Amino acid sequence: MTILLGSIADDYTGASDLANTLTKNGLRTVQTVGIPDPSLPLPDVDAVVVSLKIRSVAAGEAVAAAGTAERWLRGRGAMHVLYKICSTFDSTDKGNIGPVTEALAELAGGGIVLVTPAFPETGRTVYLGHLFVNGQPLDESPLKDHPLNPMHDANLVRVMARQSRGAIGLIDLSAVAAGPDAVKARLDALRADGASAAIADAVFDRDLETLGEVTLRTPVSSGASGLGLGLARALVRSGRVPSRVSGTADAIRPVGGHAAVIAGSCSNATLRQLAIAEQAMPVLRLDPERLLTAAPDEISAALSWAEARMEAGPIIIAASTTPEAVSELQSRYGREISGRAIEAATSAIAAELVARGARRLVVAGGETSGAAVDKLAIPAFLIGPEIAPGVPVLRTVGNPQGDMLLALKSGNFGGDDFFAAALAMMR
Ligand SMILES: Nc1ncnc2c1ncn2[C@@H]1O[C@H](COP(=O)(O)OP(=O)(O)OP(=O)(O)O)[C@@H](O)[C@H]1O
Ligand SMILES: O=C(O)[C@@H](O)C(=O)CO
Repeated sequence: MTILLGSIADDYTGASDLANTLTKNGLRTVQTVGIPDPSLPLPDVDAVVVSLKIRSVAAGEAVAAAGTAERWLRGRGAMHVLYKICSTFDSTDKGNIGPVTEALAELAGGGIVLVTPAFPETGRTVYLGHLFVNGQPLDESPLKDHPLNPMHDANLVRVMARQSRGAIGLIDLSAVAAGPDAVKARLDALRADGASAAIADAVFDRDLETLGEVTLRTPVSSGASGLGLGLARALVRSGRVPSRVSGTADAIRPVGGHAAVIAGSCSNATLRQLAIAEQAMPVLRLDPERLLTAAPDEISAALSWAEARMEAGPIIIAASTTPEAVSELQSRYGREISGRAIEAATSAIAAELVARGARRLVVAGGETSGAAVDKLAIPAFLIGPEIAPGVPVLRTVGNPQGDMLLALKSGNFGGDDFFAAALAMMR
């Protein structure tokens, strides 16, 4: 298998979001979970997205894992590697966007890296280096209350500088609007001034097409799905990918079995989606404190509740709660400890539901999805049709439990009726 584009995603929902964008824009794409075992039969593809769970781990660990994935992708022919970060730039002053971006640049022989989380289709735009989420500056958006990495600064040049060794430049919208040559000139000038990375403005897809054109000629970039769109379209325009009708329908051949939703995301969109779903299907609200203090009992109570209902139709089990309740729990038990304990519990519940016959699973939240997919030991996914921007239906490849359909929903993605819409596409 020789691939044209490689990507390392810092979480699993982000990986499926990017794989969806690449597929929609003409690249045959597979999403792997970590580096696949050589025995795993992967389809012939143009792009591979390696999902890692490195968004909120120690920077050294993230750098090491990304480096291993980079070597694997380059070994399969990838000329360009996109480090897929969150469109809301989820990170802290310690990383991991800065350290991983710099490490990937070093592995590729140095140079400056273009960075942009812009993804206009989901309302993420960057102007003068400031990130807007559905029109609100990042630090005024719901991301200010994120359970693991609350975002308190919309100025990404500053945010990135705090987590990088090198200086960070800006490619502003006037350069982007002037086209690829102007962007290339700005990138070269920033590089000559010693910058290790540059935040690029982008408001419309055409800006991302310009950025994709330039970055495709460099070895590394960091960005969200919008940059993936730019890279995919540039590859198609270059003639290196034959234009073909994207065929995702086969990936959603029915798998039968029971259907369940597991939610660990406390993002606004997920809270709204749960409130809507609650009017139409059984929802179990887990007791988050008991997940920390009496997890085995809370898990087995959840499983008894589910077993009694799953035969009749889809069920939802959620740890999700309001920002106030999250901070209250975190102030008593610690942010890291509560997040990880709840992920361990929701992933154990997901695995037990699969053991009891669930074959269709929707998981809400990046960290929550990563923990569940790891627990299920699913090695890779084929990309099916899109449920909502950034969220495709996924079909497992080489899954020890047999074929399953999943949807891994990023916390802030999807419309109010997301859960019903996802389940309607998964039979
Ligand atoms: N009731 C709760 N109290 C405290 N933390 C919680 C609670 N419920 C879930 N969590 C934790 O909050 C974190 C949510 O992160 P996750 O990445 O899953 O969702 P998200 O941030 O909304 O999604 P994304 O990263 O895709 O935007 C997880 O670590 C989860 O375990
Ligand atoms: O880019 C995004 O917003 C998502 O793909 C994501 O990474 C959320 O976890």
